Amino acid sequence: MRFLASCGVKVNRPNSRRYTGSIPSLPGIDVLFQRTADITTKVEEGSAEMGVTGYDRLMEYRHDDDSVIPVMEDLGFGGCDYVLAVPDSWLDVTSIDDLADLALEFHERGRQLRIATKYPRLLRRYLFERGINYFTLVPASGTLEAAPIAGYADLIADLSATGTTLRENRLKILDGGTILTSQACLIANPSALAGCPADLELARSLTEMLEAHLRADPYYRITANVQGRSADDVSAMILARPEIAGIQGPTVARVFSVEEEDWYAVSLLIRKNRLLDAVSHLRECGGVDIAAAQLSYLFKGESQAFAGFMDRIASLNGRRDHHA
Ligand SMILES: Nc1ncnc2c1ncn2[C@@H]1O[C@H](COP(=O)(O)OP(=O)(O)OP(=O)(O)O)[C@@H](O)[C@H]1O
Ligand SMILES: O=P(O)(O)OC[C@H]1O[C@H](OP(=O)(O)OP(=O)(O)O)[C@H](O)[C@@H]1O
Repeated sequence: MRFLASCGVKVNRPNSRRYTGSIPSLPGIDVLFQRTADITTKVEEGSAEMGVTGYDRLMEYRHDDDSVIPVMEDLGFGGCDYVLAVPDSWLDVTSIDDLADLALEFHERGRQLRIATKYPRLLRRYLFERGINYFTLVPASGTLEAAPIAGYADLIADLSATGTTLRENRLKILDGGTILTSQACLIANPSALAGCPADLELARSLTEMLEAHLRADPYYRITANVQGRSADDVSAMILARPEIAGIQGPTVARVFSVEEEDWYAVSLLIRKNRLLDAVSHLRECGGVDIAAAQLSYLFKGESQAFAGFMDRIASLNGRRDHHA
């Protein structure tokens, strides 16, 4: 909700018990509040055309690669890794290769390694790809970190962000044991949207707002007044340090001052981590009134995310026509 509001698409929800809402700046969009675990399926079956959920949930729950696809994979929040973790006390097991050996050892002794997880599909595929074939998955939906202590599994595959929960439960991540890196993503059902131009237009607007906001985030717009003989002179001074001269070079415009001096307004977009470098450079160029402002949006010629989504729809239609 905070992320959408920061993108200028604030969601109105009458109260926390109401499971529907609206976006006043994009009339025509109905918002459905669902559990993160259910969102992929809701979008896949078409009860919602788009959704926001963790990439982990998308990859685990979708039934095929075409029915629900990510439009934007990195919304910049909800970052976590899906990892394999074993008890700290397993001193000889530190990597995924050690785990492969252990699985074999267990098997030879007539036992199976038990792994508790909420994402069996992702985990099974990951283990098979690494030649680990002997294991039993123990399905669990929460507080997995307690499984080895409680005794219902030998190790776990679960989400970790700061690593605190694993540490507190005396577990360690295996080297090479990151199964998936995830963050919140925007997903959509291509066939549901392809059939309705009005919905597709709303999907485009929503994607544009999110994408342009995320694209703007790493930058400040800096403005300053610089004295000089001509606009060319001023821009040459600024461009002497190309790495802090803006993403496309500075915009330089004459200031019509009452003092009849030759002042120019300079405006540039710079990466946030170069702010003080850019300020020093502008000062060296004689800049005054140096101001930096947070950008809300940065639009390109077209939304790359939406163009990618449309390409995907086109290739699905192509395949469908081919089969017909
Ligand atoms: N510690 C974390 N830090 C950041 N993001 C996380 C973290 N844990 C999980 N996530 C992301 O948030 C999503 C939802 O988290 P989680 O699986 O804990 O569900 P939940 O909050 O318990 O929701 P519910 O039980 O209501 O379905 C995950 O699928 C993952 O993408
Ligand atoms: O690495 P950390 O920062 O400690 O985060 C990891 C924990 O966060 C998630 O749980 P969440 O808080 O969402 O609770 P839940 O899964 O029990 O609902 C995840 O399932 C881990 O238990």
